[in-house]
Amino acid sequence: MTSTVTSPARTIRIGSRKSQLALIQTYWVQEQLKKHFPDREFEVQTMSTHGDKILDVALSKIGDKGLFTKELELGMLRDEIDFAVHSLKDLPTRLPEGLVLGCVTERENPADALVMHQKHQDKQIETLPEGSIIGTSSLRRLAQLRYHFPHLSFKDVRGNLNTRLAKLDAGDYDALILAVAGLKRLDMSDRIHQILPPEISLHAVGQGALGIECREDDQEVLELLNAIAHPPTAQRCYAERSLLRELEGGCQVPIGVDTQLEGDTLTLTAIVASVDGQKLVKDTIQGDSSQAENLGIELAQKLKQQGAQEILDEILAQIERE
Ligand SMILES: NCc1[nH]cc(CCC(=O)O)c1CC(=O)O
Repeated sequence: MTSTVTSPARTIRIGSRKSQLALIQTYWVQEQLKKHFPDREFEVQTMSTHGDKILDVALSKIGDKGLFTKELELGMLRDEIDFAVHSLKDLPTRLPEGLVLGCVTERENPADALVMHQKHQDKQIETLPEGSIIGTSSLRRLAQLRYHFPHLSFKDVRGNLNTRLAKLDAGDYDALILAVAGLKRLDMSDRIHQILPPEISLHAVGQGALGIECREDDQEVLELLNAIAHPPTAQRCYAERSLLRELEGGCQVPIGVDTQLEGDTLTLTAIVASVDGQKLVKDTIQGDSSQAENLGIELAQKLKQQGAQEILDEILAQIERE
């Protein structure tokens, strides 16, 4: 008699940053996979990333490309972990050779939120007094808010969410701008004072979605990830990421987006703004969602023709002078 020997299925090793938000997101992914594949083992391995270690430097000065992902990517290439869970907006648009965006999960509300100091509870961003200090470390938020509210002041803020909120409560800022998604996932929805509408702030590319990165040739992991993918979110995010890839040319630039998917029709709106809040170029494109990436590229080209190229060149020149 011949016996069939089946080797036990391998344990899937999930890589994560150590921050509270990263862990919540990673455990959520682990939970979803366990539900779909109750017979499989999924374990979490944490790593600190460069971006977690340098909390004293303004992100806009160093550029944030790959800052939160590099260590995890090395872990995958060295076969120490099988995939990594990222906030999609922290994942660079170009991935290292051998790695791919294996899946995009369903998006939380992608908007930005205003978190107000107690003393301004009766106000909105439109009614904050002149000189009020808004905490943000994002050039995108800074540029758009300066454009709409030139009477407000802006100050960099770093650290994890709890640190930032403590600085706000201590009176270092009148308000902070933070992602709705992060606050919700950390169970701090009660701190959301006002959700900024797209007319005031277009969100970051990929904001509110999780992106899972894995080895390109790992069919088994790709199949597992497929079970927790959310295709409508993915299509929106592919369009957003392709727009950003076409616009960025190697520097951190203030780009905001908004996408809507109705049936098969994808609508992508984007702005490119100058950091001083003086210039803002905005346009929209609509097409079939199967053409998501092409729509992103096309809109990027339209924006460049309308002045975005000058804004990008200026930012590059500025960075070279520093
Ligand atoms: N830039 C940091 C960052 N990366 C991901 C989130 C949470 C929101 C998300 O998942 O898009 C945040 C915080 C913020 O922007 O307020």
